[in-house]
Amino acid sequence: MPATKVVVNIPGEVPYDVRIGDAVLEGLGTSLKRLPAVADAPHLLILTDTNVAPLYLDAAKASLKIAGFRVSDVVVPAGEEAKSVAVAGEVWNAMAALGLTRDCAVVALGGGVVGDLAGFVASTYMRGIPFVQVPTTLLAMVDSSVGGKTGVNLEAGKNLVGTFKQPAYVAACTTTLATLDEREWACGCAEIAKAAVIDSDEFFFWMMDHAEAMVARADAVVAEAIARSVVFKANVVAADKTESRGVRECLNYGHTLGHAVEALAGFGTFSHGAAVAEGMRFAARLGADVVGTPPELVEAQGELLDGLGLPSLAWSAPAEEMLAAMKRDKKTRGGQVRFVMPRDIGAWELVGVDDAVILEHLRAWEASK
Ligand SMILES: NC(=O)c1ccc[n+]([C@@H]2O[C@H](COP(=O)([O-])OP(=O)(O)OC[C@H]3O[C@@H](n4cnc5c(N)ncnc54)[C@H](O)[C@@H]3O)[C@@H](O)[C@H]2O)c1
Ligand SMILES: O=C(O)C(=O)C[C@@H](O)[C@H](O)[C@H](O)COP(=O)(O)O
Ligand SMILES: [Zn+2]
Repeated sequence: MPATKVVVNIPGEVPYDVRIGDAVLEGLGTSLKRLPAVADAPHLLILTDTNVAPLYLDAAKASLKIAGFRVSDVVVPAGEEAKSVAVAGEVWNAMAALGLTRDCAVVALGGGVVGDLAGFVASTYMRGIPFVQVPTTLLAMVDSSVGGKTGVNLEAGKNLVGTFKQPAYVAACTTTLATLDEREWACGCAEIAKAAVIDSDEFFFWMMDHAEAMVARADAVVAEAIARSVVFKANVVAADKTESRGVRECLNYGHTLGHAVEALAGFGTFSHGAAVAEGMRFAARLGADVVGTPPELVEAQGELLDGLGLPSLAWSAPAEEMLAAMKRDKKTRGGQVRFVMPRDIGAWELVGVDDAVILEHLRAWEASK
């Protein structure tokens, strides 16, 4: 299948390409040699994890070396726990030990964990060096590799320390998806479903019609779902790079409860996408009370998530603990938790909700488990 290119054009930033296709990894070195920010880098550092390294590190290195780059690698433990201040510290030290200077660059080879961590260390090492995203999970291809949110978790919550730093290039090689297991496949589908609900009837009903094909990983449907999600995200980020104009928060649909689930269940217990899907169900039910979310939407979204292999979680935590965890969310203002809620497919609001209303919904949520 021919590769698709989406250009991410954010005011004040150098535009960058997201290349999506099945031979993109082989062409990585050639692509970087055409990229002014990276072409002359004397040394590239590939950051990857212990699951991805045995699968794709050799191919990535080979492509970069053939193109003439000097390449080193750092392999971090696979899983959400690597998105930590401690691991970031180890990577900074490794970068210094390798003698990386400001003209060097970081290549993130992996899922959203590696991408967020690599972006964070690249944006802070020597006050910032370029980085490239080579996403290898569906989630990373459709969401985390684009838009420049980087960061690490604290015990208190997800992504509580981070930066905005756009990658210089995103190479989404769809062949790498062949080795993803079902949990991680469904995880990526959740962020696609999120994008579809927020974007439009057109995207949402396309997803409804293609949910089975997504689960079956039909090549053409997968490629289209990735491209649609990237185009959606690129447009949102172009309108509001730093989440300060009341636009980018839409990408946080499902994340208020989702992040609390991830933190309280223990990072990595549930995939990010499974937690976000749970959060989308919760936010839509809350929305029915607060912003008049139509019951048909709540139901259709539930059907889509079920169809994508994202059933409601058989897990809960006490309502008060969930509320306390949600209060640590970045969207909290003046002590009030805010939720992205769909007023309809393609129409959303970010609304502060009183604790009493949240607790009532959390108790119903807890009782449903
Ligand atoms: N920056 C953003 O805009 C943004 C957006 C969405 C999510 N995120 C973050 O991304 C993270 C989740 O990313 P994720 O779901 O990719 O998780 P992940 O990076 O932990 O990857 C999931 C698992 O799949 C493995 N893996 C990766 N690629 C593989 C492949 N091709 N074949 C087999 N195994 C592979 C990994 O080793 C890991 O065990 C969370 O920390 C979330 O907060 C960030
Ligand atoms: O890119 C964004 O903006 C997002 O919010 C995308 C989310 O899917 C992603 O999980 C992001 O990491 C959440 O960031 P946070 O700053 O709300 O923690
Ligand atoms: Zn997310």
